[in-house]
Amino acid sequence: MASWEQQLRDELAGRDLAVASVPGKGRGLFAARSFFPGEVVISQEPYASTPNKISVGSNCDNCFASRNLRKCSVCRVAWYCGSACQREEWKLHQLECRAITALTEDRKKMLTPTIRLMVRLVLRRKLQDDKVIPSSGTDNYNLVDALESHISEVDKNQLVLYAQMANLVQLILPSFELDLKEITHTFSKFACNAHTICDPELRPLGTGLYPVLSIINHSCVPNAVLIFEGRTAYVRALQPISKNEEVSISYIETAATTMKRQDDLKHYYFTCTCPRCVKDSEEDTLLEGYRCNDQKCDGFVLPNADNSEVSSMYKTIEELERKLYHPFSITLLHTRETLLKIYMELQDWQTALMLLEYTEDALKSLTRAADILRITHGTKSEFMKELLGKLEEVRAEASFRLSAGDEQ
Ligand SMILES: C[S@@+](CC[C@H](N)C(=O)[O-])C[C@H]1O[C@@H](n2cnc3c(N)ncnc32)[C@H](O)[C@@H]1O
Repeated sequence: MASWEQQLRDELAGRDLAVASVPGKGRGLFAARSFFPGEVVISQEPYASTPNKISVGSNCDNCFASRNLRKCSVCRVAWYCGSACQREEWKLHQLECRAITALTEDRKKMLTPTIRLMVRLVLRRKLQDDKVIPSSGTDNYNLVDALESHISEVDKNQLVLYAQMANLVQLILPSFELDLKEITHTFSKFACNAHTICDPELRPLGTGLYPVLSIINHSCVPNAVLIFEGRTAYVRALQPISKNEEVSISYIETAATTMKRQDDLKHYYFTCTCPRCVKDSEEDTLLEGYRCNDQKCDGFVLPNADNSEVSSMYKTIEELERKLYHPFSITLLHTRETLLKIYMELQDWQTALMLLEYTEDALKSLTRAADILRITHGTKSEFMKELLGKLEEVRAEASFRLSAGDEQ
């Protein structure tokens, strides 16, 4: 019998696609013929998926529809939009339902979407191993096993958390002898491979693991896009993709500066070297820059480049907003906060202090906030001790100002 890799290659060849290694990127998905813009390059059902909201019933577990939902009367966790969806999910849910029903109410609360995704993945693997449900070249556990995990780069605390989550999965599925190391590893795979399932307006509905689509690498100038219909994922060409060209999608919001995009990509453990990331920052200036104050100048100023220029612009905005808004307006508050940060970055303490001119008002608000927090947090926590200390400092500052004012 052909290996799972050969089966994958054969099935992908039938869809005019191929897998190949890309230097510095691991595997990648390639077009074996040209695709035109709008054409579906590949679609896939998830190996495992779960709606984001568990127990509340926001989406059908099977098709992710949000109407006519009824909860499973036994476990009261799964939701379906009708008997057809319930039937389709039954082989998997039957096992899940049994496991959930056996849980205490407290343990049920630990069933977060990520834990549930793992439980469903374990159950699906078992059903395929036992041949209760079919598997294929593009739908089998070996594909999950082959996913990138970056386990050696994962932060120690994160690893401890994954290990605790693996223990929890074992508690939920006591009749399974789970390899906890493998489950820990798979949680790490979720972090860089699972996709957020969105509705057409890009509102997140749930999470799914699509092991073939996960072979597609990222670019900030992608030639394809990932969209969902229900929980079925479709990769559509955004522009003509030629034969032998690598298919790419964006893992992140592309309408952002290079710095922001690189930051968003950090949890995938690579530095993007796409054409947008390597060329100069002209586009970044357009996305986040301010026009120069000098009307004759066509240049832009980046918020973190020359803060003195930016501070004078924010000051103008604040003056206008003070005329337009109520003194307690949240918009005015945000502008003042930004302005304060800029003055502090410039170490212009004098002007920063002038922004905080209403010390007595601040003192009143802080005292009220502390009264509330005393009730919600008690008085013994480090946070409260620090807050009450700060309050004392502000009181001293206010009385010093008052007495200085009296003397003048
Ligand atoms: C969803 S997987 C993509 C498939 C992956 N290359 C593989 O071999 O399974 C995401 C991982 O692929 C790699 N990757 C994706 N896009 C990349 C890029 N543009 N440059 C370098 N590595 C990339 C990173 O290791 C990332 O964590």
